[in-house]
Amino acid sequence: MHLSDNPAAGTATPVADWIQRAPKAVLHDHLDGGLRPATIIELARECGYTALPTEDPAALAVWFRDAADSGSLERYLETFAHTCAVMQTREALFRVAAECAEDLAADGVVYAEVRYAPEQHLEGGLTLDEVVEAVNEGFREGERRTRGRITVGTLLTGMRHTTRSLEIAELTVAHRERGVAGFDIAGGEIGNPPANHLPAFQHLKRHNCHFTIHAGEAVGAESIHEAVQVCGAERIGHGVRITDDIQVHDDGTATLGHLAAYVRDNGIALEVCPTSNLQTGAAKDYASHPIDLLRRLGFRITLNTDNRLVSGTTMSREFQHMADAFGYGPEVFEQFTVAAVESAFLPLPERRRLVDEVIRPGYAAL
Ligand SMILES: O=c1[nH]cnc2c1ncn2[C@H]1C[C@H](O)[C@@H](CO)O1
Ligand SMILES: [Zn+2]
Repeated sequence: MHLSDNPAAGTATPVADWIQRAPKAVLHDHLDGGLRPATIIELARECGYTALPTEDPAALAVWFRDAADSGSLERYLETFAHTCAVMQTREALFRVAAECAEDLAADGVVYAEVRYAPEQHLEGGLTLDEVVEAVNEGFREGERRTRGRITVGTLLTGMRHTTRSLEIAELTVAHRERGVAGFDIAGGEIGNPPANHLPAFQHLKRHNCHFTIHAGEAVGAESIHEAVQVCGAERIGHGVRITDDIQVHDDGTATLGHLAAYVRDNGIALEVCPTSNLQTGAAKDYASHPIDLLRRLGFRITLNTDNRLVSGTTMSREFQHMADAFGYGPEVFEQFTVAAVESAFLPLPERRRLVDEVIRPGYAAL
């Protein structure tokens, strides 16, 4: 199903007031997948980028969502050429990061881990360190503008089709005390298994650094197995194809294979992004999305946006889609949000403080 054919999907979704007000935590949100359309157009003018499909902000928003709504992860990823093209200077990165924090905070997000691939922002002559510094300064500015309503950490992403992941892992370790919370690998999953990047993961392990891996999105359970058991991922980006290792019987009961049981029993968080999954073909529609099966089986589920612009979504819209599909009320979203904070790449006392002083009271007040 194409999202654009579905009036309940994407930007048209009306969001319930309590969902808008609920405190949220997002662990899987790409900086280069969430720019404001008007900002892309302004930055393109400033840097002389002429390949945008339109210069009308509303039409550009629709273009991204429709172009990414292809049933293929590879085609979904092609749209990022336009956003990365305008994110090549210190000023542009600063602005995009500051606006990202503002937009997430306006949606009720109190804690965010936002990821991007530093190697994709070097065309204007910045070094990897300068890219990281510009983004971090932008986020500090965004936190100031929102008067501390949101805390943002970053994850540095290595691209799975390139060979720079060890360098990006080293960059992560170098900036870990200054705004960088961890590492990730992303990009086309088919033909690019996570174990290709083993030196990066070993470097992170050696330095006791956190990392997550996109796995089980376009490739099945074997990709998740490699991410968890060979590479040592603490969380899984998407991970929805863990269902390949779960047998659901006619009476509704289920039998878990050894991998699914390991992921569930060890509380390895799944960073679930339903709308993105519909666009890339990882799930057919909201109603049959595996999130509900996985939740009922006791997996540690977190709900995320993936790419707010490219998927035409927000945290509130993802909540609303799940409320519409499965009848979820505040107690389920509180569970997802607590799971997200508890799986955050933050020191334990900070996670506890966020849960006890922000998330629990926020839900109690709804
Ligand atoms: O869901 C995704 N799967 C794999 N790669 C992704 C996804 N969303 C974004 N990316 C890629 C495109 C971006 O340019 C890159 C860094 O944020 O990560
Ligand atoms: Zn992603």
